[in-house]
Parts: sequence; C-alpha cells; structure tokens
Amino acid sequence: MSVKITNKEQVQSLLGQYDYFLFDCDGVLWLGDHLLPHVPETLNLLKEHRKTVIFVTNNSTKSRDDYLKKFQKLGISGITKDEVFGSSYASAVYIDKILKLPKEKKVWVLGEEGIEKELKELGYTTVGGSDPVLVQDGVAFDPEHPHLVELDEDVGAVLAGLTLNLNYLKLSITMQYLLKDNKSLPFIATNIDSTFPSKGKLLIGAGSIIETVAFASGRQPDAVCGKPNQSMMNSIKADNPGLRETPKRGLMIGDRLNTDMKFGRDGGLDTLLVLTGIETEENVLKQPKDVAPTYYASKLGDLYDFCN
Ligand SMILES: O=C(O)[C@H](O)[C@H](O)COP(=O)(O)O
Ligand SMILES: [Mg+2]
Repeated sequence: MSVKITNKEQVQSLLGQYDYFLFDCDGVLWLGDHLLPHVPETLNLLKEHRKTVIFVTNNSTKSRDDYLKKFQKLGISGITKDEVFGSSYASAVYIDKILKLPKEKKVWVLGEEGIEKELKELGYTTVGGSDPVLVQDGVAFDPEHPHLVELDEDVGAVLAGLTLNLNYLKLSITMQYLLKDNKSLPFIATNIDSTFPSKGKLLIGAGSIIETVAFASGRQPDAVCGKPNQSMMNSIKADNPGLRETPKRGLMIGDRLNTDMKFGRDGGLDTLLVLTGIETEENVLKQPKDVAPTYYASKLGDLYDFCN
C-alpha cells in the first residue's frame, strides 16, 4: 500500500533514508514551460542536504543541452549535463553502441531537434525530423512528394519519438522506411508514453504517435530506449557507484506508473509518485502491492512545503 507524504516527519525520514533522488521531468518538475510549485526550492533543499540529484526524461523533443537551457530559463541553477538523461540521448547511444550503425549510414527521424542534436553529437547524419521541406502548412498532401517517392538509400535505421509538428507526410515517409527492403530497417522508439501531460489536460504522447506508424506498417519497435528500459538506469549507476551498490539509497520520483515507477522499481530503487502529471490518487490506490509506488504525494513541492 503506497504511503502518502503529508507531514514534516515523513519528509525528514526520506532525507535520512535516501542519498540519490532521480527525477522525471514532465508532470513532476513542470508542465510544458509551466514550472510546478516550489520545485526549485525542493531541489535546493536536497542539495543543502548533500543529496545527488539526477533528471531522467522520456521527452525526446529536447537534447541534454536544450534541457540545461530550460532549467536555467525556469530558474533551476547548478544542473550539469551529466546529471541529465533523456530518451533522445538514450536512443542515440543505443544506435551507436548497441546497434553499432556505421556512421556513414543515416537515421530517418520522426521527431524533433532533441533527437537530431543527440544523433549529430555522436557523428550521425539525420534525415526527416525538423526539416522544413516536410512542413505541410496549408499545402495539400502530394503523394508524389520527392521524399516519399525517392527514399534515401543511405538511411540505415528509423528513430521515432514525440513531435508536436506531426503531419501526414512525415507519417507516410516513416512508413515507407519501415516497409523498405522487406521491413528490414531497424525501428527504434524513444519511449512508449501514450499521453503527454499539459496544464490541466492530457495530450497525445510519443507512444501514440509511434503506434500509428507501427500499426500501419505492421511492425513493432525493435527497441524502446526510454523508461522503463534500464539502459538509462545502468548509465546512472555507472556514474554513481553508491547507487549501484545500494540501490535502496535511491528514490525515483515520477508521474507515470508504467514508465517512471517501473523504471525505479526494476532498478531496485524505492519510488514516489506525484499527482501533478498523468496519474490520479484513485488509480495509485488501486495498484496491486507489487507495482504500487512506495510513496505518493500531491506534488513535488510538498517536500519543501512540509519542511517550512
Ligand atoms: O509523450 C511523451 O514523450 C511523454 O509524455 C513525455 O514527454 C514524458 O516525459 P517525462 O515525463 O518522462 O519527462
Ligand atoms: Mg512525467
């Protein structure tokens, strides 16, 4: 049964029990560009208690460098690139280190600049993504569009993630690459989140976009690199031996049961779910014991509020 955090004593107990605090971003720290209450104050409280703070997001629209700029813009200081893990970075590392795609091969991207930047930082050339030639604003769909009829023979993999600039042309070209050469091109997904939390409502998530081309092409992704996949957890543990040796000194804080809470649980950490994103208190309370979060709270800022 999950324990709701409602008082100072519980927060002080958390501060004594955990050294590593892993944070999901969308729905925990912010909703879009709207910072949630007392997030900077809570992060500062943890830093004052000499806690290790790490950010792990499935939102592939931004690169790690982009997230550093977003943290600064929202008044969250002192964050370094090696404290930020995103599904765009995890996917680029997968293509480089696990798939071992040769650098002379290109990657077709259904997604935004976060994916393109992380792939380019590893030396890959991308096609698709934010290319303005794929914008359809007010232009009728052309089944003879050059990108649709002449696929780039140098493309060696497809990487799909969240894009807020989706259109029929981008979906159709992605589908051609997924069908190409008897469906042999590797199909990589950044994450499976079905919805995207926005202020007061749920929007279409990466998982639902990816499911569109999966359903149309009759293929499922060969790999999903974001949470709950443990690749980012393994990278975090490689950088933090204390967490690797004693995962129970770690607490994963997120807003989604099937990604954040599973990611933390599968990594051996305790978990805290906040109700500012995807999940409702009713849904948390009906979770079976083996998947219920260790704790839950109305919002992350409660950790600060109850201490002051
Ligand atoms: O649709 C998506 O990709 C996700 O909803 C979203 O971006 C998740 O980001 P996170 O909560 O992992 O920071
Ligand atoms: Mg989230």
